[in-house]
Amino acid sequence: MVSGTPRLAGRDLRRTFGTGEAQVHAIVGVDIDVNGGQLTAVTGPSGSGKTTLLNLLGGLDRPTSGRVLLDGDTVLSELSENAVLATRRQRIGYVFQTFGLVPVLSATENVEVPLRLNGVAASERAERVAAILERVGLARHAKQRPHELSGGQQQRVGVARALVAEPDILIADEPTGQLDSDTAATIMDLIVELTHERGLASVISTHDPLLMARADRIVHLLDGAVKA
Ligand SMILES: Nc1ncnc2c1ncn2[C@@H]1O[C@H](COP(=O)(O)OP(=O)(O)OP(=O)(O)O)[C@@H](O)[C@H]1O
Repeated sequence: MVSGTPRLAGRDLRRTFGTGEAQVHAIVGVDIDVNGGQLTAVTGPSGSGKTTLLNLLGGLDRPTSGRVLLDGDTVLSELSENAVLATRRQRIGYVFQTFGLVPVLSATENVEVPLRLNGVAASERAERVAAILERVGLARHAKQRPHELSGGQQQRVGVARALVAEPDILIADEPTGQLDSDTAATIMDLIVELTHERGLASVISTHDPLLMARADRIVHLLDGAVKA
């Protein structure tokens, strides 16, 4: 990768849903750069296209036109399904608003899932899961299931799961949307710290002005376009 090239970028991204009168132009020509070691916050009113944009950048959806670039040269949005899946497993961690934890699994077992998918051996899995749970402050809660944890603790499990396979890109759609404001601030601080510590190219969406102020860059969306 040429230095100065954004690790993740969108170029003239457009995403249209539906056809005819039901057509919705959710994203209408967005350019965005996300650099390693930086947290970019995507903000905007409800329906402005934040989730749609994050799904495009994270390879969870494909643009109607335009491109998603990795390292300036790999066109994520034009790779085969299998290649997208492999790239997601190796390079991208996801954090969800509703945590997305498996209720019958302990914190440890939830965090272990991506390593199992990547075929990491049991002893190495145990080591890596313990280390990341320690880093997010949950070492003492490793055996607990989601319903035995607070919302903030559940989201810490979510962050640990997103990062255990050592991705270099983090996508977090409203990661604090279900949390009270103090807990939201601590989760946001954790995401900021990990972004800087691990050199992640991180993109989060948020409605909260206090949280967006902690980001390195802010992108305001309005009606699917970047507002100057
Ligand atoms: N699968 C879909 N089919 C049809 N329309 C969709 C689909 N996904 C999103 N949309 C529409 O695209 C627009 C942008 O939606 P999106 O969820 O990206 O906005 P958002 O900014 O994330 O909103 P919120 O803050 O409420 O989560 C909305 O008008 C939405 O109804």
